[in-house]
Amino acid sequence: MSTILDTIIAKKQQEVAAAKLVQPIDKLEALAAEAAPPRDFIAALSATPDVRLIAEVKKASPSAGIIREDFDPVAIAKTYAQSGAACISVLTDENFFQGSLEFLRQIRAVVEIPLLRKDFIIDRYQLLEARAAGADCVLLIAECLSSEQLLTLHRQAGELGLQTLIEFYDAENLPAVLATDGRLVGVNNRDLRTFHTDLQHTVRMRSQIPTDRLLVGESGIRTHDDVKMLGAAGVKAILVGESLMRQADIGQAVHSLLGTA
Ligand SMILES: O=C(O)c1ccccc1NCC(=O)[C@H](O)[C@H](O)COP(=O)(O)O
Repeated sequence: MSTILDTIIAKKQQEVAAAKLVQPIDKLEALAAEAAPPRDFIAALSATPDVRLIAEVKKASPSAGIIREDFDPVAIAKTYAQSGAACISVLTDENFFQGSLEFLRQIRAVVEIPLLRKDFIIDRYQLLEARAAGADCVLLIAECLSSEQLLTLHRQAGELGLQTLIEFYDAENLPAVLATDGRLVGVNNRDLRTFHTDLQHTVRMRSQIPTDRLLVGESGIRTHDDVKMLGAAGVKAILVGESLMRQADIGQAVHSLLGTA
């Protein structure tokens, strides 16, 4: 059975091929080399013992449709940074999430904290795009890549000064994640075959992830009680989009989630 990830990756292959025709790789390499030095995403997540927040700029998704009509990515990112987020995740996929690399560029120009390019990375070309737009970290999804591709893209990201957040859902993909030396390991709580989210999925995976990896719990996180439960289970950082983006007052929503208000 083909899944939403199969559909997204097929589209992504077309997009990357088309982008290479518009912007040749040597030009993009030059732009990536000129970008301001990357910020330390991992250090920002390790700065305090609290569960640290990667707050996501997310207009829409395959599971939820449009999440926020009144969508100003730069204003949202500024609010996240002012309200206690450690890092920001910017969805750059246009077709399925209504994101944009341009959002990442605009946010980089006004926000100091580290930025993640949240997309479906399958090719070094996208790493160059990410660095040229000012990203400090990229998401690599184990379910979208072979073990060899995961190792190669993680290495290529490092060569460009990008850190990686390596995410998995299926336990069978964890060995490929751990075969990399990526410090940031994300467990996605959303089963992308059914879109069902279960925070206990991260808790169940915890014991299989060595403690020298920094564990990021992803998806479906809504309340401060969720954050406390995940923190007690050894989660060091959380990636949260939809529950923040649905609130009228996003700054207050960040404080409520983190228990700082
Ligand atoms: O969110 C989706 O519907 C989705 C569908 C297909 C592939 C990926 C998808 N989400 C990506 C994510 O990992 C989330 O944006 C991220 O973890 C934040 O989740 P949430 O707080 O539930 O918005």
